[in-house]
Amino acid sequence: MTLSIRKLDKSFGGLHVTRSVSFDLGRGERVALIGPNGAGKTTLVNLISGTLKPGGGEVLLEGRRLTHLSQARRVACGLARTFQITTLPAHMPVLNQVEMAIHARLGMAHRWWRPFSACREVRDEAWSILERLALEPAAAQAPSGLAYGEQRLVEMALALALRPAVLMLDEPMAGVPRGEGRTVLRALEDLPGSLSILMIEHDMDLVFSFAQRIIVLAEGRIMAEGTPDEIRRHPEVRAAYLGAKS
Ligand SMILES: Nc1ncnc2c1ncn2[C@@H]1O[C@H](COP(=O)(O)OP(=O)(O)OP(=O)(O)O)[C@@H](O)[C@H]1O
Repeated sequence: MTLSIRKLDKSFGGLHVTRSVSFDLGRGERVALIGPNGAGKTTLVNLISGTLKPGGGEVLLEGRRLTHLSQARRVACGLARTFQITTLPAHMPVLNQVEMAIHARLGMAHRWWRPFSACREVRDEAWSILERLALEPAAAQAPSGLAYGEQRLVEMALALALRPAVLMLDEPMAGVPRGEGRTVLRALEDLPGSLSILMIEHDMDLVFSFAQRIIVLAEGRIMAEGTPDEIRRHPEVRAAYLGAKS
């Protein structure tokens, strides 16, 4: 397994938000994490990425224990994420932001050691990431001038620049207007096949078309786990969450 979550637990004061959550994510697997508001989805991703410290449990990547590592060290190990809310520097051109992320991955030494060839390599890599996400027309623009759907794609570009083994996407469709949804979906479908993806999303059309496996979280616990068909038919999930959407 690429990513293994073992009995993760988290409380905020008296509020028990994550209750002994365990699951695995295989190489190249697409998994969606769904559940009602307040179910603990973002908290779980924060525990996996290292934004929050768990009360108990373990996070392993390729068998390596990450639980004690900082968020930055986890990124260096291959665990990247995007956020629910756009957090991009508003005024720096998109191409430069992607280049900066690549430099960060390579480390500053790379920059000083071979400044010219390294910069060309970095620029080429940045362009290839923008091409993959059909963002070349936005390369010279700052995120503040882009449509919201494109801003979400820039966040994905920055995450891809870190060459992760696992990418966690926190609501990639949040705030994206209907007309731009297809662009984001196409970009998600075009992500490298070897990349393992854990996606939190409320848009059930996206979840059921994108995910190979769905994990349903309710009150901090895994209520159900299965293929999209299994989840669609699951009586408790239908009653508690999917309702008429199924
Ligand atoms: N830092 C915090 N301090 C105290 N309570 C928190 C904190 N972060 C989250 N919570 C609480 O934990 C619970 C789970 O929140 P979380 O954001 O993980 O849910 P979610 O499933 O991601 O919800 P949504 O779908 O609305 O984003 C909520 O009751 C929330 O108020």
